[in-house]
Amino acid sequence: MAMAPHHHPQPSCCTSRARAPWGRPCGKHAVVASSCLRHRNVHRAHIHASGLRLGGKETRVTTGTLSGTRSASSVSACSSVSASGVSGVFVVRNPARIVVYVGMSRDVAKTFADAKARGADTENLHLDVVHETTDADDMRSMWKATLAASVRESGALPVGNQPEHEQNAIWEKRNIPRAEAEPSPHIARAVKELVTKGYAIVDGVLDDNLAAAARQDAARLFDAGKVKSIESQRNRGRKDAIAMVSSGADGRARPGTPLAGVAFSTKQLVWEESGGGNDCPGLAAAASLLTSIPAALHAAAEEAGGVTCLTTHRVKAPAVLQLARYTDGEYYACHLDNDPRDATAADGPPGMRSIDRAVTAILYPNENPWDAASSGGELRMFFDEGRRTVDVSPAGGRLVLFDSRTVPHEVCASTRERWAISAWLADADE
Ligand SMILES: O=C(O)CCC(=O)C(=O)O
Ligand SMILES: [Fe+2]
Repeated sequence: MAMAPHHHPQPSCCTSRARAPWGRPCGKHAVVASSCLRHRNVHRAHIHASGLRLGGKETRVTTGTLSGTRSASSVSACSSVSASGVSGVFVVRNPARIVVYVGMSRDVAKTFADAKARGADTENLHLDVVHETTDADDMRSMWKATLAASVRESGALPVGNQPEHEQNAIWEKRNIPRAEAEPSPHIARAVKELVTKGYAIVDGVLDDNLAAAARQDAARLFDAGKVKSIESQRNRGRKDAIAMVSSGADGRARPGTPLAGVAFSTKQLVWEESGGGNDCPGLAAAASLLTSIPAALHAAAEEAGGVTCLTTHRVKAPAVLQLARYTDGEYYACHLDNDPRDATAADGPPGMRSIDRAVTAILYPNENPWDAASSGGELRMFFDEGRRTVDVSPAGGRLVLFDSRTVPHEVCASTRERWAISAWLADADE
């Protein structure tokens, strides 16, 4: 097929390489794993603080590298005045001037307003913005330095940064899907591959029967006019038709987006618009496989002794999946699923925005095998700034995972009906 002119976006935070854990629990010292701008809670999942205690000692961040320090008399004052619109690293102190939390945010005031709205007791806390920047790498390294300095000074982690500290945590563990069952061996293998290679291709995740069932469900949605080409998307280089459907990840059947009006729980799919009764067991099975991936990611992190941008407990299953259909030479030009430079990337509610996407997971309910030589339709992923490509044919039952932030990809023109069920595992403040 004619290749669209490739634009290879630079990673904005994570790299496409799997990350080695930044630190391992040693039993004595706090360690911090790698993190990135949108993952400021990552450290809470893997700082190892066993045997350490925050004494009543005053903790001050006094490193010479901190710049632009400014204080606010209180969180609420800060929300309205000093830190309004500030992006960067901040320190929260209690009235005794003890550092209780070190964080980073694109909008410090909003972070605090949100924490407050969720009932966090922010009233008596003091907030210092210790480093103002919008640069993700800069923010990350400054956050690490600030946290490390605070640990050096106090001999312990700031209390709010301690993973087990429930009571005082401003950013309590939210959106942490708990594994209810062991992930399937296929999913466990896919996750391991993702963590080590930056992408994963695993076959047989849907067996032939389930793939056929999901395909039939998809075809039924299409026949009912639920799978549509979106004009604004066509103009952005994608020619396929899509339906958004609920994944059931929130435990309820509910409408997806207005694009479809279709919903299913992990057990059942009902058409909200038609009053129910149209079960889609194939799609529901695909959905429950896709929504089981975050728990497998978290488990993989624990096994590796550290947490990465992809395996943080903040990564969770989306409430909505995308069902896409390509035919008659339709394609999707090269893009990043999470491209912060995209003007619409921050649109939508938290968890549903493109900027929240951490891992792209795609299941293909097509026939198996898929003859790419005659039908096209490969998913083409670009690595090493486009110097290396990996082509994946959308064979029935196949699961593909990749880093939504760092792997540009395209769908080559497909001359045959080609289905894809996509889940963007999200990492968002909600
Ligand atoms: O269907 C595929 O293989 C990938 C689709 C895709 O890139 C997308 O929907 O963002
Ligand atoms: Fe994509």
